Amino acid sequence: MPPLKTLGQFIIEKQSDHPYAKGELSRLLRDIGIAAKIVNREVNKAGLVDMLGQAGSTNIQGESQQKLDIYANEQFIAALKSGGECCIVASEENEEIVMLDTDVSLDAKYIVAIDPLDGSSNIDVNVSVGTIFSIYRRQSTVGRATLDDVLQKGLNQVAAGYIIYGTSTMLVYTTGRGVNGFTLDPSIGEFCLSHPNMQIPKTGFVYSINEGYYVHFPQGVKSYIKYCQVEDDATHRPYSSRYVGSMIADLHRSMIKGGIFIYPVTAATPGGKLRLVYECNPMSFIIEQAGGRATNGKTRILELEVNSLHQRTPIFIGSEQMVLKAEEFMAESDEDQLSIGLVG
Ligand SMILES: O=P(O)(O)OC[C@H]1O[C@](O)(COP(=O)(O)O)[C@@H](O)[C@@H]1O
Ligand SMILES: [Mg+2]
Ligand SMILES: [Mg+2]
Repeated sequence: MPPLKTLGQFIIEKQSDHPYAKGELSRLLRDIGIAAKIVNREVNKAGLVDMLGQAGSTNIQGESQQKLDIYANEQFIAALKSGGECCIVASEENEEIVMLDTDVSLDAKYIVAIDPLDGSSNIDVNVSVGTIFSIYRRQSTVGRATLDDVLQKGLNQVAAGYIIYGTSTMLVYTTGRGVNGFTLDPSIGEFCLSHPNMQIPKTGFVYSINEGYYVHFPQGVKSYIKYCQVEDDATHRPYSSRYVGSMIADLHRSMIKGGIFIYPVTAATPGGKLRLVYECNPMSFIIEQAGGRATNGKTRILELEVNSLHQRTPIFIGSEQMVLKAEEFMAESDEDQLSIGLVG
């Protein structure tokens, strides 16, 4: 058994990959690791510390906020503020950007976009939830960073990652040089390297979509689901269907086993449900870095223009060959091209 390598050791070791690194990004990743451990502690005993249920408030998306949404949001913002390497936090739970205005933060050059608690509908039923983060370097050089520094294309991310609070707690991240996964060892309170150089299989036999909304799906998606369900031994179909309802968990499974996750436009979510800045861009960066593919049915998620903080997009993400297949079905119908704003 190779000696355990902690997240902190790994980050420092990898710092030399970035010739101009001064340690700021390393410290920022460290701060995120610290907040993840604090949130993990509360998630693991949520029922004992009054962390289940609704907080009684609603976020900009019109969703009722869970107590853990609020708690996780506060913990990540506090850790980023005290760490001093981040000047702005863009969070699912805050309508506007959060300026971290401590003396040190003002000069900080990094922006963090975050979904503090992903899979909120699963908190009370003890199903895996997570945290998603995305890191950008501010573009503006004078004065305070602004919203424009946040609304950058996903291609500009310098790092992205997620924490999954599941059967074990893992932190998975990329800085654009591959993807590595770390498992929290509660006995030493450290994330330790457990999944070096993660690669998503080029294809898989599991599709993941909320089929409860089938009647509201674009024709291309309906046709792809039918394709997945056809009997064909040569291509291992019918595929199996899995849907946890936490994007994190459905994508982590795809990372390990192969598969595709789709959240398309529906009648209820004409622009898609999932948010570009703090859900789709970071997960797409990670999946692409692991050898997968992520599009809105046609265009790479990372190339999409970002016009607003809580902008939504349809997403087709996972094993490359499966996403390409789904895109074929989307390309077959103009109606679908319209739905993803590509014609008309
Ligand atoms: O219940 P639905 O409509 O299938 O939506 C599930 C999706 O919504 C989400 O819960 C949205 O994320 P939040 O929980 O962070 O709001 C995703 O994790 C998940 O994939
Ligand atoms: Mg989410
Ligand atoms: Mg959330």
